[in-house]
Amino acid sequence: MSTRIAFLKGHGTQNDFVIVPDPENALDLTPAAVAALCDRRAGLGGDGLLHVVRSAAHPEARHMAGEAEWFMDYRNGDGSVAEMCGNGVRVFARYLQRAGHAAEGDLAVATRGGVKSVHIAKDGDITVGMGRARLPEGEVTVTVGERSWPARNVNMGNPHAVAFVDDLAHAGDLLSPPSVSPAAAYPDGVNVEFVVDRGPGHVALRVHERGAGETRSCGTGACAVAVAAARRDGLDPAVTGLPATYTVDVPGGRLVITERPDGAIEMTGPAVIVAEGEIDTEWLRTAAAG
Ligand SMILES: N[C@@H](CCC[C@H](N)C(=O)O)C(=O)O
Repeated sequence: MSTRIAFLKGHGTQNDFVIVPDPENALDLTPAAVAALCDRRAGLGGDGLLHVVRSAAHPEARHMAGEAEWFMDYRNGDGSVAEMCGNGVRVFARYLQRAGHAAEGDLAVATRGGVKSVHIAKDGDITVGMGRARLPEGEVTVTVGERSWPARNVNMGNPHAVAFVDDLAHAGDLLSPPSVSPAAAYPDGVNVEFVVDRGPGHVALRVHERGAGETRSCGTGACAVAVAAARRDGLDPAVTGLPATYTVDVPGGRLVITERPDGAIEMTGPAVIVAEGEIDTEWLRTAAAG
């Protein structure tokens, strides 16, 4: 007999997610099931999936349960697991607010990238404490077709290669992943950002996400870009003692990123729930079986 699984659909600057509330971690969300749900033609469609679980009920999050009641078990649209999703955390917090699990103000969310502090503002925007960037040494190169660019390796819990380009169109159709070398710099794959300047402290990007393809936004990517842009502009808040703020335009909207003198990075942007419904478990079982 087929039963139902509740879901919601949401987005943050058009990085869109299927949200599956499962407080006690009772569902077996296999990679194939996630890919079927995120399929844009045969499924619900999404760049990724936010599995909403109580930290105490998830083996990867139990150690964070004292700090954060809820764990964002994030999956990419192809079913793979990622450490962090910046837009996802905002949408996750919006879901918790809508479900009555969180109120306007501050809350903590557990992720594979650690506990993130979240502030839900009165005006609707959500700010996430994204932690510090790591900047692994070594040159990396991003190539699309005949064009290559030097890129900055930035780790926001998940891996990024940030390339400054003259024109975002030079990234091509991004239907396949850009090549990034040396491959050894990214043993677990990489998210690639192409960036142009829009003005002082203002950039725009396109992104090819690991496990999802080109998306309309990437929160961790926007943070990686802001840090790369600041260093390129000779700004290191740890040295100047002053915060550095960048406005990052993405195809799906705008994010504002601030890096503080202690290295802490904050990202502010919108988060929207657009629908809710029920998944037919018989359909999911069949779709996931291929
Ligand atoms: N869209 C996300 C990043 C999602 C994870 C990424 N594709 C990866 O595999 O690292 C964001 O908003 O940060």
